[in-house]
Amino acid sequence: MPEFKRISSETEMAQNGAGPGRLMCNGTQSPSKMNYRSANGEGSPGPTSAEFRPIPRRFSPPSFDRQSSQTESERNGSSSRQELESLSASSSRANSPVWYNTRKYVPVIDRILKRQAAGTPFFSLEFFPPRTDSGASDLMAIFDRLARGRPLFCDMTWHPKGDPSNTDKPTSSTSMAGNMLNYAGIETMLHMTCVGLTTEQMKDNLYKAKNLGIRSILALRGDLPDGAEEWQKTDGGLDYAVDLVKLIKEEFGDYFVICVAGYPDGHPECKTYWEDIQHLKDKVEAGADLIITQLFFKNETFFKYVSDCRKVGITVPILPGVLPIQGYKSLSNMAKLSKLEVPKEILDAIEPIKTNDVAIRQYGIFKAVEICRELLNSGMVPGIHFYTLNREKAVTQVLKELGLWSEKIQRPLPWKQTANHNRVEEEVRPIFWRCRPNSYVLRTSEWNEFPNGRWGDSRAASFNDLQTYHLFYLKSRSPKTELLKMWGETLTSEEDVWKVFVNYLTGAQNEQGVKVTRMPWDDDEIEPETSLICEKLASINSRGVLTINSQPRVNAAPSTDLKVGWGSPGGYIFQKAYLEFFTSKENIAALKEILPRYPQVNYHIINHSGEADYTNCDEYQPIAVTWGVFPGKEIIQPTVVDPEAFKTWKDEAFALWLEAWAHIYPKNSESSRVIQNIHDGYYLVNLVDNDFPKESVLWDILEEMLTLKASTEETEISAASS
Ligand SMILES: Cc1cc2nc3c(=O)[nH]c(=O)nc-3n(C[C@H](O)[C@H](O)[C@H](O)COP(=O)(O)OP(=O)(O)OC[C@H]3O[C@@H](n4cnc5c(N)ncnc54)[C@H](O)[C@@H]3O)c2cc1C
Ligand SMILES: NC(=O)c1ccc[n+]([C@@H]2O[C@H](COP(=O)([O-])OP(=O)(O)OC[C@H]3O[C@@H](n4cnc5c(N)ncnc54)[C@H](O)[C@@H]3O)[C@@H](O)[C@H]2O)c1
Ligand SMILES: C[S@@+](CC[C@H](N)C(=O)[O-])C[C@H]1O[C@@H](n2cnc3c(N)ncnc32)[C@H](O)[C@@H]1O
Repeated sequence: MPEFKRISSETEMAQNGAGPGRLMCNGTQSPSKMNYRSANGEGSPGPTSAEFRPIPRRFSPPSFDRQSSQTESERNGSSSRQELESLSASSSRANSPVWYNTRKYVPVIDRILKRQAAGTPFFSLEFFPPRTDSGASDLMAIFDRLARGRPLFCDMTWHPKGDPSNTDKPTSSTSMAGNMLNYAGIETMLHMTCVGLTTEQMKDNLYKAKNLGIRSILALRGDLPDGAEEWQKTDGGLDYAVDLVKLIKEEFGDYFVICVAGYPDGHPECKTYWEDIQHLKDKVEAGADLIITQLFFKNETFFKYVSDCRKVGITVPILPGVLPIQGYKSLSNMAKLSKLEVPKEILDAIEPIKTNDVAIRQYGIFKAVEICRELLNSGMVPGIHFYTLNREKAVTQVLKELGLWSEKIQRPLPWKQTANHNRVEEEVRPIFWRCRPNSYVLRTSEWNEFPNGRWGDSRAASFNDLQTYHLFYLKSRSPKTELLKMWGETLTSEEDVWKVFVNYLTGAQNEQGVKVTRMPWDDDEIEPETSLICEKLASINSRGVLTINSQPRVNAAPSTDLKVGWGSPGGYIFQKAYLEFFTSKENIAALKEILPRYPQVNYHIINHSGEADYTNCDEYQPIAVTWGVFPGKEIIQPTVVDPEAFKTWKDEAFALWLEAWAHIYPKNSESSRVIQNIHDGYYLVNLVDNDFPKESVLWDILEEMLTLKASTEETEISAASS
């Protein structure tokens, strides 16, 4: 890894807002964004080949960019606000201001310590990687649902047999951890073991995790490989988990939060309980920040373990690993894997109900709640770690009964955020991907800066190509059979397609008695704010104005409003009316005649090839369409219409007709031809009504367009017949 220089000159310190002798990046941490920049031309060391992330074309930051004066440690959240305030007061500072952002990445261990100090318990959830792509898709849906309860973090186990480091394999441990972090927006910890790996391979695996944005590792030795009688390290590999902890520290400094495993019943291979505790202490002294325990069946075992750990000087948080019993088989499997004996009292209780899954689950929930209550009341645990076995129901119920499930209604921003620390300051996105946040995250994953404050000029922004519409986290969560029922087993005309749009918006059942809950452009049901304009939307869709995105105008709604609210309470939300739709060439001809009469409206009209491209927008001038005004804060404008980004989006929006819709029908079938014709012949339009305090004129424009088109057709017909 490169050695990054210590910022030493007064000028550099002032420019960077750093204090005297502040270490910008010590060679064991990630190169700072600043160093990335200089690596691109100003002679300072750049990323090595071990940094897998290619250097992308940088997103051009807005001219008044706060990031440009931030230090790496500020970005990592390791620099406290207090520290910055004292810097501002320092007389040695030059007159350039220190910009600091209120959004900072806070490492998991700091979050845990904060919650511990405040006495507000938390929970974390463990999952194992799925075997199949469809299993991965189901698991992602589980992550989305469990994320609502706000786990402090979730972790993904390391499966030596499942090619765990392969980031090209969607179901690997590393890929799934990256998906959980980047797409489900959950702070993620990845397990790693030493089994079958050389030190160099482990380093590579850690870099892969780092490049996905992962900041927490559960460092393990790993179970004995199948058939092995005793542990033998791999040639060129590591012996114990403590060696992996040391490797992480040596190579990455404080970049990763490190967690290790503890065994309240003693590790099965260790000669004595106390020797095992000494080995745990070695792991902590080598740099582990926290401990998660193996499951245990009696709380006394855990309490004794914690007080024994404290006696030998282990002071880091110890999270109890709790397994809600969910079935007879999974319990005996887990007990076998962890080499624990299930107490007779539990076996006696489940024996009579062992074939009744529901009864066993109810018993498991009852037992887990009882155990967790006692743990939480003991004052010895800051939170609880659950072995979910990839199932959500039991754990959700346990969390609800414990009062740990805290579904938050208030959204910090109107769009779904990721948990990637690189994007912690991201505050602005183009409206187009609003219903496809995973695609947006994927397409911008190579950026090393994200716009905050304002979107700026996106000429330099390069979006990753999207050729992988079939990646499980991009494609529909509904299987093809369900999509056929929603979108029509057969389509004979464009009007059949129009009806699908109307049914989606109104929630009405289609002719087969099925509700349309997904569309290619939106894999979720419509959002509450759409109900404000739903009737109007349905009316224009029924006449061939196929909307895929919209927002009503909003003039100072409270930020707590259930339909349009976001951000902290006490603020006000504003929106410009926005419509995005596909429509026919004939409608476009009429629209182009009408639009000049409405100067308060910005428009952009484009066809699939981009050859026809009409707009009255300044090409490089984004339009803020949503903003919030909050007490004691600057205005936040999280959503924009950006003409440059629209050109990128249009490729995706048009491709979805074919990739997501036509594909569900046999090739060359009538249904697929109907979709192909729409793709080839329709235009994509976006309209923004800038006059947000007044009733929106967008509906008038569309009515006029439809009337003009109808009368043109009539004229043409009568001309042809005369
Ligand atoms: C929370 C949790 C998560 C887990 N996740 C996974 C997973 O994702 N994938 C997976 O394969 N396994 C996982 N395991 C299982 C784990 O890999 C096994 O229990 C393994 O046998 C021990 O791993 P460890 O990291 O605790 O090892 P270590 O801490 O290395 O200990 C292993 C044994 O060696 C002894 N020991 C340690 N240091 C020394 C020394 N210097 N000299 C002599 N003896 C020493 C210890 O006392 C212990 O008996 C997990 C376990 C837990 C508790
Ligand atoms: N508390 C603990 O001791 C603890 C916690 C987590 C993991 N582990 C250990 O870690 C190892 C891996 O743990 P885990 O929970 O991920 O798996 P596991 O071996 O406990 O199996 C969990 C599930 O994954 C399935 N599976 C097995 N092999 C697979 C593969 N190659 N690819 C995909 N799925 C597979 C299994 O059928 C099972 O349903 C195990 O050896 C386990 O002992 C231990
Ligand atoms: C444009 S955004 C809303 C933007 C949000 N107000 C913001 O500031 O980020 C997405 C909206 O489009 C709506 N929507 C989804 N599918 C639609 C469709 N087919 N037609 C019209 N609106 C749709 C969603 O319900 C959602 O409210």
